[in-house]
Amino acid sequence: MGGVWTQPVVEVRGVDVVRGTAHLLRGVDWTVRPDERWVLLGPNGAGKTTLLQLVGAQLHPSAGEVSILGETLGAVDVFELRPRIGLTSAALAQRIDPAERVGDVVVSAGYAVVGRWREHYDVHDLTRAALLMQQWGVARMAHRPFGTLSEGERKRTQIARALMTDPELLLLDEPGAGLDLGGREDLVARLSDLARDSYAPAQVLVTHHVEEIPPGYTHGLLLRGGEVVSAGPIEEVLTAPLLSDAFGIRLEVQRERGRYSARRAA
Ligand SMILES: Nc1ncnc2c1ncn2[C@@H]1O[C@H](COP(=O)(O)OP(=O)(O)OP(=O)(O)O)[C@@H](O)[C@H]1O
Repeated sequence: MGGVWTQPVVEVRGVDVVRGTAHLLRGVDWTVRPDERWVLLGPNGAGKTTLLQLVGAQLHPSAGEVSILGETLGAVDVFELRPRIGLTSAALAQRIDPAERVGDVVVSAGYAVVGRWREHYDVHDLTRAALLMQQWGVARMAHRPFGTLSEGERKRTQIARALMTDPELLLLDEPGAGLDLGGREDLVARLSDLARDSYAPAQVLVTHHVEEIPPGYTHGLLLRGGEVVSAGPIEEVLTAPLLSDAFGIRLEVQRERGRYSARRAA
């Protein structure tokens, strides 16, 4: 797996993020390589979104160093870096105009920031957008306003948009949130295909639920109170003792055909 880029995609060294007296992240070390697919897990308030924002070049560390795609935060123009990173999150989704057509939501990513409007797109971009909408099951609704889509369709549209710029790093903040069972299973299957695609970018997915981890994800990072509980190959990290530690509750964990489930230990 992996493309021409063999250096780490992300390097986080000794990072703190501090707001007032609160440590959102403390002493975080983390390396992501191009062929890796990471799941970030942890309870509410653990710092998952903060860590994702750091590696999405949306936030600077208070201390320590963050390198993304070979560039160090603080020494690079983030506006040049951001198009190389695909990001989906509820916060970004809220910034999409509900009246904008799905096809435009996807293709406009190629023309930079959210909401930037353009009358004409290149044929190459339109072809790529059509292909991505096909892959993510939203081609049928290309002409519909984004606001009329179901939550699952919106999530898939956002992922197609995030992939539009052919990013080297894809960051997915809780893509399964708010989906019904069918929607979740459909998304997990599509994300699993993407995880196993050797031409796909490095991927980082934030979730609260081990059931949402797509088969093919290779690594896990557990956060609790802004600190890393464990990070490494997924089968070494998603164990009952480590998950229990991260969530502060005694858990049983099962893995069957690449899917995880967890519940309170008897
Ligand atoms: N500006 C701020 N000042 C103080 N505390 C903050 C600030 N921003 C975020 N926090 C706190 O930092 C902690 C980490 O937040 P973050 O959103 O990264 O957690 P999370 O793991 O993504 O949580 P969730 O699972 O609930 O989305 C939370 O306790 C949050 O309340």
